[in-house]
Amino acid sequence: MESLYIYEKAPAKINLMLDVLHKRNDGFHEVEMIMTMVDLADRLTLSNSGTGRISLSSQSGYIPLDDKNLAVKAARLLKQRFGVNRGVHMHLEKRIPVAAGLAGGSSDAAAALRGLNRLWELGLSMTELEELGAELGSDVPFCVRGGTALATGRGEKLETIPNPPRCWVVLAKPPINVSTADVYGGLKAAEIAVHPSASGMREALEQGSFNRVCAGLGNVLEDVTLNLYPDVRRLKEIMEQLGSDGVLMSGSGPTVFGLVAKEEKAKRICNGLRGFCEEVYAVRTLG
Ligand SMILES: C[C@@](CO)(OP(=O)(O)O)[C@H](O)COP(=O)(O)OP(=O)(O)OC[C@H]1O[C@@H](n2ccc(N)nc2=O)[C@H](O)[C@@H]1O
Ligand SMILES: Nc1ncnc2c1ncn2[C@@H]1O[C@H](COP(=O)(O)OP(=O)(O)O)[C@@H](O)[C@H]1O
Repeated sequence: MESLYIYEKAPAKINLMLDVLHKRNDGFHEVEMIMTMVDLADRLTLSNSGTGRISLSSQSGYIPLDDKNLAVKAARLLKQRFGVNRGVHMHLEKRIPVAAGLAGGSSDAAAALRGLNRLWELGLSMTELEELGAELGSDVPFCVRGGTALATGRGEKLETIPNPPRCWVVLAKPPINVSTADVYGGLKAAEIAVHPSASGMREALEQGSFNRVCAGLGNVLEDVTLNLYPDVRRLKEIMEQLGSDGVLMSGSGPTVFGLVAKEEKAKRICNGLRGFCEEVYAVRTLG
C-alpha cells in the first residue's frame, strides 16, 4: 500500500483564448480554447479514512464540504465505478478564488482523481482519468492533464501544445459571483462579431513569442460578463492603463488577468490595483 498521506497540488488555469462556435443540442457550447496553468494553487491532502466513508475539510468558508464539492464528487465517482471498499479523508487548503473563472473546483476534482488513483491503487492511465473527469465538468480533463492545451468539443477534447514563454500573470478578482451557465446563456453565438484565432495563438506559442501571445488574447464570453458587470470592464481598463502587456478576462470571469514580461512592472501593477480590487495576485505561468 502507498504511504498514508498523499499530497496533490491543484493549480488554477487561465484561458489565453476562448471562442464559441455554436450552441449544441445537449445545451453545451462547442468551444475552441487555449488554456494554461498558473502557479496559484489549492493543496489537497488525502489519507485513508479507516472506514469506507468519504469526507472533506477545508479552511475555506466559501465552498460546500458535502456531496456538492467537486473533490467529493470525484471520490464518489471512482468509488462507485470501481467498487472501492476503502474510504478517504481529504483536506483542501483553498487558495484559488471561488467562482472566479480560474477552474478552482475543476482543479480540485482533478487533484482528487489523481490522488485517489494513487491512494486506492487503481492503476488508471492519465487518459482514463481525463475521461472520468469529463463526467464531472468540461474543464476537469484539462485540469487532470495540466500544462497548456487546445481544448475543443465542450472543452474535454485536448491536444497538448507548447507552454507560453515564462512571464508574470497579474490576477485581479473583483467581489462579484459569476455563474458560468448564466454567461454561456447570455451569449448569442450567431452574433459574435470577432472570433479570436486558435491557430494564431497556437503559432505564437510554437514560436515562443510573448508579444504575439499578448496580441492574440481574446475571449468571446468577455462581452457578456463586461455588459452584466461594468466593474469588470473598469478593472480591465485599469489593468491596461497600468501598463500590462496583454489583458483578458479568464473563462466566464470575473477574474481579469494581465500578462507582464518584467517583475518590477508586475509588482507595480499589483500595487496600483490594490485601491480598486482586494483580491490581487502576481504569479508565474507554469511549464
Ligand atoms: C468558461 C470555462 C472556460 O474554461 O471556464 P470557467 O469560467 O467556468 O472557469 C469553461 O468552458 C466552463 O467549464 P466548467 O466550469 O467545467 O463547466 P461545466 O461545469 O461543464 O458546465 C457548467 C455550465 O456551463 C455551460 N457550458 C459549459 C461548457 C460549455 N462548453 N458550454 C456550456 O454551455 C452549461 O450551461 C453548463 O451547464
Ligand atoms: N472544490 C471546490 N472549489 C470551489 N468551488 C467548488 C468546489 N466544489 C464545488 N464548487 C462549486 O463550484 C462553483 C464554481 O466554482 P469554481 O470552480 O471555483 O469556479 P469557475 O467554474 O468559475 O472556475 C462554485 O459555485 C462552488 O460552490
